[in-house]
Amino acid sequence: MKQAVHFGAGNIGRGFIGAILSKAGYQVTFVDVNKAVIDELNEKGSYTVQIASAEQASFVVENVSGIHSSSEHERLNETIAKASLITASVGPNILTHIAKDIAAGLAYAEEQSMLKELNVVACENMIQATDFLRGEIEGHLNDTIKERVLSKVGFPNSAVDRIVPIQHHDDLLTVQVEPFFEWVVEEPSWKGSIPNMEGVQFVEDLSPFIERKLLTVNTGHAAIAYIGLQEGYVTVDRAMENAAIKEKVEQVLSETSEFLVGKYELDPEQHKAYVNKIISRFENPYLSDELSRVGRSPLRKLSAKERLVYPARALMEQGREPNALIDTIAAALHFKNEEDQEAIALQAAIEEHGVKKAFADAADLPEDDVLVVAVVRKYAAAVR
Ligand SMILES: NC(=O)c1ccc[n+]([C@@H]2O[C@H](COP(=O)([O-])OP(=O)(O)OC[C@H]3O[C@@H](n4cnc5c(N)ncnc54)[C@H](O)[C@@H]3O)[C@@H](O)[C@H]2O)c1
Ligand SMILES: O=P(O)(O)OC[C@@H](O)[C@@H](O)[C@H](O)[C@H](O)CO
Repeated sequence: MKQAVHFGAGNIGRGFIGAILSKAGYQVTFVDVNKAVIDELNEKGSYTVQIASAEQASFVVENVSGIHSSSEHERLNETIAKASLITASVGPNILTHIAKDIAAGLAYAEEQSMLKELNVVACENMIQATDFLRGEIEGHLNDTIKERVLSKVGFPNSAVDRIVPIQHHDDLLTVQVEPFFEWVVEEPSWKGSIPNMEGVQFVEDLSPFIERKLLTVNTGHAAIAYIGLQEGYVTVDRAMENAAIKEKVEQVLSETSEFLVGKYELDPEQHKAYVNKIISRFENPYLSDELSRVGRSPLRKLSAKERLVYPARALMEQGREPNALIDTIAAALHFKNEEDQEAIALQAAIEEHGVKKAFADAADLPEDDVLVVAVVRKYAAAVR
C-alpha cells in the first residue's frame, strides 16, 4: 500500500486531506503534537466524517494511524523514509517547526539509501506555502543531502478549500465538514507521474487559484468575523442573516473581484458565479462555524501578503478606494480574544504604540502609507 504522512490531525487534516488520501489508496499516518488524538487514531484505525447538509450523510475514513511528533522521532523518520507523499495542514506559523521533522526524515531516508521520488505539499491558507516549507527544510540539511533531496523530492504549492469548523463531538476523531471541497496542486513542481486522485486537480499555474480562493473565501470570512463580532454575533451563518453584514461582505468581495478579474483576466460572469457560490457556503445553516475561529490569528491575517492588506494595497496602487476592505481592516484591529495569542499581542501593541504603528508594523507598511492613513481614520469610527 502507498504510504502518506500528513502533519496536523486537526480539522482540515482529518476532515479533508486525510479523507482524500485514504480514498486514493494511501495508508495515512497523521503526525501531531496532540497525543490524545494520536492515541485514538492508533486505537481505532478509522474515523467518521459527517457532511453538514440536509441529507446528513457520513462516511468512514479507513487505513489511518498516528505518530506523536514530540516523542516518537525514530518512528517518524522510518515512516517518512517509506512515504511517497508528505502533506501538512498545521497552520502557517507551525511550518517552521515541522520542517525540522521532515528534514530529519528525509536525511534518514538518504542515509539508509531509502530516498525515492516523493512529494511534499503544504495545504495551508498561504500563498506559496510549500515554497516556504521547502526553504525551511533546506535550512536543516547539509549541502550533500540537500542536493540529493532536491533531486528526488518535489515541492508543489497547493490551494485547499473546505470549511471545517471547530469540532464539538463526544468522539475525539469525528469531524463535520461542509459538502464543498477543492484541492488544487501545482503540476510543474510534482516529481514523478501525476496521480489520479479523486478530488485533486493539477494545474500549470497555481497563482490564480490560490489568490482567488484566499481573496474570496478567506477575505469574505474575515469580513464576516471582524464585522460580525462587533455586532455581537458568534457564528458565521447567524452573522450572514444580518442584511447589513451580508451587504458589507458582498462589497468586500466586489472589491477583491475587481482586483482578481483585472490581475488574472478572469471572465467576470464566471467569477461572479464563483463569488455567489462562496456566499451561499457562508450561509450553510447546517454548519456552526465560530467567528472566533474564522478571525483567529489577526496578526497573520493583517500581514502584507494576506487576505486583507494585499488586495487593499494593490487596489490603492491602481488609484481605487477599497472602502469595504478598509472597514474590515479597521474592524480587525478591534478583534479581542483572550484565548488567541495574536489577538492579545495586537491589542497590547495598540495600547502601547497606538493603532497607527500597530497596524503599520503588522502590515509591514510605513506609518504614512495611504492604506495606514485610511484605516486609522476608520478605526476610530468602528464600534469597540
Ligand atoms: N479548517 C478549515 O476550514 C481550513 C480550510 C482550509 C485550509 N485550512 C488551513 O489548514 C491549516 C490548519 O487549519 P485547521 O483548521 O485544521 O487547524 P487545527 O488547529 O484544527 O489543526 C492544526 C493541527 O496541527 C497540529 N499541530 C500543531 N503543531 C504541530 C506540530 N509541531 N507538529 C504536528 N502537528 C502540529 C495541532 O495539534 C492541530 O491538530 C491552516 O493553515 C488553515 O488555514 C483550514
Ligand atoms: O484558517 P485561517 O485562519 O487562515 O482562516 C479561517 C477560515 O477562513 C478558513 O479556515 C476557511 O474555513 C477555509 O480556508 C475554507 O477553505
